[in-house]
Amino acid sequence: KEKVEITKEQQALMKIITDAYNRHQIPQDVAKKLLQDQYSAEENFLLLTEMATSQVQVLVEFTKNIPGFLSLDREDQIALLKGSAVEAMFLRSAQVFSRKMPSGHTEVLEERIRKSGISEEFITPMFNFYKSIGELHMVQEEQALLTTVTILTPDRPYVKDQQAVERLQETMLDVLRKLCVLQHPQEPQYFARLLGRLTELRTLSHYHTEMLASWRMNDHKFTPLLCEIWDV
Ligand SMILES: O=C1N(Cc2ccc(-c3nnn[nH]3)cc2)c2ccc(Br)cc2C12CCN(S(=O)(=O)c1cccs1)CC2
Repeated sequence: KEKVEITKEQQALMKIITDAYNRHQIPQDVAKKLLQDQYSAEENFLLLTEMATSQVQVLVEFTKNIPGFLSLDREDQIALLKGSAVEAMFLRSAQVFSRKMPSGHTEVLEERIRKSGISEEFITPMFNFYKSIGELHMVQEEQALLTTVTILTPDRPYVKDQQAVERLQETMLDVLRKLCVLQHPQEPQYFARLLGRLTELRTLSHYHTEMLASWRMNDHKFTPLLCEIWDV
């Protein structure tokens, strides 16, 4: 049984990423608005749009703190952000959503999302995803590293220097793998389960693209930032 040990450098890397992940959160007043009184479907959708916009801003700030990211080719940085924005947003949303919310908050938020014009065929996989994330009981370092691994996916559209991204991603995967072994010694397949969630994220991202088309049809408005990053 090989002794798994996180090196000093890996410890430092994990701290930088986890601190950045915790520092960049969406303003709670935005998320709180969702919990307030009953809104119409349009108002709910507008609130989710406002929150998604804030999530993208938080994602950009977090990504700048990933060691090595700013040394990548600038166009590749943009390609990675655009390619991972939806997945990173759903991952963070699921992580926040599955955290112990004050009792009743999750139900209220679920209700708000159901009543925002999002079709049931998308709601189901979305809710299944955040429940499956909740069951993993990830520690914050695992959450931050899993988001980082998602952002550093080499095969996003228009990435030119895939090798450079692959090297960065492998660095993060190595730390995440060791952390999983140390945090969940009774579950040798825990790391594989985490990576399995990334596959589920890609499916959600495809659903999201389809939903965008139907929202466009029903003339839903998005913010300039979301139009830019979601190519709507
Ligand atoms: O809004 C969501 N929520 C509620 C939510 C999200 C984040 C925080 C939060 N608080 N603090 N930090 N984060 C709180 C509640 C949530 C929860 C789980 C999953 Br899986 C996913 C979601 C979405 C993500 C965005 N979409 S979206 O389809 O992209 C869309 C955009 C515009 C209109 S619809 C809707 C579902």
